[in-house]
Amino acid sequence: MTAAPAFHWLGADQLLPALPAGLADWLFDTGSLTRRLTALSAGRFAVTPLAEGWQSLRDDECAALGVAPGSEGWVREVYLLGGEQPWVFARSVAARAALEGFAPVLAELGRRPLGELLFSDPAFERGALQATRYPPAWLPAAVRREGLWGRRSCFHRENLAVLVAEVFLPELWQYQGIDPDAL
Ligand SMILES: C=C(O[C@@H]1C=C(C(=O)O)C=C[C@H]1O)C(=O)O
Repeated sequence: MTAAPAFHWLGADQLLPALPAGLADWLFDTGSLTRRLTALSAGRFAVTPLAEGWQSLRDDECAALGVAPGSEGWVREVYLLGGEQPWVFARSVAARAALEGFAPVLAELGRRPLGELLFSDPAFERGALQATRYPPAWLPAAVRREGLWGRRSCFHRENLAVLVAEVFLPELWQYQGIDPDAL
């Protein structure tokens, strides 16, 4: 288990005054990221699954899900691509205790976006978005670098909670003509 680096997930009220508008617009957009990336890429959107399965969840994930540290859960890590370029690294987790019957649904997703599930079922409610500069140790080696902005939120349906974290990669900013080092 990687030791938790000194970082904090912060809410819009704590971050918005200091963020460049272009960044805040992405970090705290409450709509479907899948739909937004599909539009931005003119339909050239895809999901590349990286890892899926049962793992021990990180301390910050356990705290957000309200389960004991070291609890096991279902983990899905993917790249969201625009025009064949990885634009977002996403890690979605759900605690085993709450996954009765839902784990097989997650396991069957494959290259279908999780968002299609979460935004098509009105029973899912999205909690508050938080953001942070994402600890590089928690990124896949291929995209690991300091200072990448990430966000997370929890989708709730009855006793199920799915914590979705999304890290915006430099290629997404560059595609929009934004210097990633200026964020
Ligand atoms: C929650 C959404 O689903 C997206 C799709 C994901 C996946 O397929 O694993 C993960 C994170 C999200 O960016 C969304 O579209 O907003």
